[in-house]
Amino acid sequence: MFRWRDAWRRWRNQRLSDPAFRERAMASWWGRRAARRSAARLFDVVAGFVYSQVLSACVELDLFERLRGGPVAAERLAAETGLDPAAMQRLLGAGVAIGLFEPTSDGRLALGPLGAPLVGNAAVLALVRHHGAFYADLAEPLALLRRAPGGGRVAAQWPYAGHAQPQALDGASVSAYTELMAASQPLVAQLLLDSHPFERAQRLLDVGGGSGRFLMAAARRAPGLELHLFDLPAVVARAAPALAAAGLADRVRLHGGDFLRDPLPQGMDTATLVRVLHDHDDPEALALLRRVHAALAPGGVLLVAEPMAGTAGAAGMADAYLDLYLWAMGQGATRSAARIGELLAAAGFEAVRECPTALPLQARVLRAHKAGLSNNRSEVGVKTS
Ligand SMILES: CC(C)=CCC/C(C)=C/CC/C(C)=C/C=C/C(C)=C/C=C/C=C(C)/C=C/C=C(C)/C=C/C=C(C)/C=C/CC(C)(C)O
Ligand SMILES: C[S@@+](CC[C@H](N)C(=O)[O-])C[C@H]1O[C@@H](n2cnc3c(N)ncnc32)[C@H](O)[C@@H]1O
Repeated sequence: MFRWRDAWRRWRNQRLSDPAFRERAMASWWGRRAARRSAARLFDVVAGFVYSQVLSACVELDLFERLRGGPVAAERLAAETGLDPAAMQRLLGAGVAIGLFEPTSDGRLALGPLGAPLVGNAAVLALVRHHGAFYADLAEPLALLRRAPGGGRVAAQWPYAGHAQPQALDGASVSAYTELMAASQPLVAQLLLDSHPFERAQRLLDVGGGSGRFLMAAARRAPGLELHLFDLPAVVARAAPALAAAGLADRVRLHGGDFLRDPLPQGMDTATLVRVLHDHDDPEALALLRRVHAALAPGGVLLVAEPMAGTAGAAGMADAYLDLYLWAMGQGATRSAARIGELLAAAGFEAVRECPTALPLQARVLRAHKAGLSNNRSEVGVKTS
């Protein structure tokens, strides 16, 4: 079958990859305009690592917090952080160029349009701080890709990946990733809670729910909801004091174990998998979905929330960043909504729908039902395929 898109791509690539065409194009005003745009986009790809490291240095020096109250002179920032004034000027100049800062009319530094949203944004700041491990693994990208997935610094941060007995992990092994997930959970919790009417549910099980941050947010949203947390024993042990501090010790029941082998609490009308499914290769992901299906009451609903491949306008997140991240971690992959839908159907779920979220880059949500009667069924949402 003749496909216009393929024909257009062939024609375009023949021209763009021809140095003589590029030279001729630069002679016309429209060609120069297209070349400038294309060069700028390509340069951002070339220099992406530099931009990330500029951001990382600014986060380490706490520059966004330091500018929260208003513009500050570069010399003062240098004195406060102990950085040489010339080095600080270099860093701030780079930050201005990528939108983190802006110079004021009197020559001081203010937050820029991309720096201002980082103020008080503990979630993104924690993820940026954690990037050292990922970028260390990516310093030699072909070495990373040529060896079997995992084996580097990212993998060391996620000890359950590739572990034969993850339920035996101790507190020290799970603390760093559990803290990171807790700090970044607000990015996702709000999106999920806004995408589905949790206040209509009665018993909610968060599978792989970390230290319970999502359940804390769900408890605030739906005061009548009974809450259950399932995670590895060492993770659940970390959840207990956090839940007690939030006044939820009596409301959240804790279940420690391996969700691929140990019994899940039965009879829930709602279950959630938040940033969990993409951690696992297909056989384990399918086994997990089957186990959640078996644990749900008839008519129960499962919500899968994570970044998904093929997200329009946000392909960089799931398809470039997170998929490579999971390779470095040693298992799992990002999947499209359609592929997750196939796994859900293979696990016995029906009526799979996407519930739109405000920031699909951060998380999309798929809702799926177990057959049977329930008052939990809602027709909100759109089909995934
Ligand atoms: C006032 C004027 C002039 C105009 C106003 C215009 C206006 C209304 C603007 C909007 C302002 C606004 C609301 C800004 C919002 C900005 C937001 C929401 C920014 C969000 C950024 C999110 C980022 C950068 C997210 C990054 C996420 C990362 C890096 C995630 C990493 C995840 C990892 C490593 C997960 C690991 C878990 C594993 C192992 C995969 O399971
Ligand atoms: C990426 S974290 C997501 C945590 C949380 N849902 C969130 O979004 O913040 C994945 C979680 O799955 C848990 N997990 C991984 N493998 C597990 C297993 N076999 N059994 C139980 N929990 C597991 C981890 O301990 C971790 O808390």
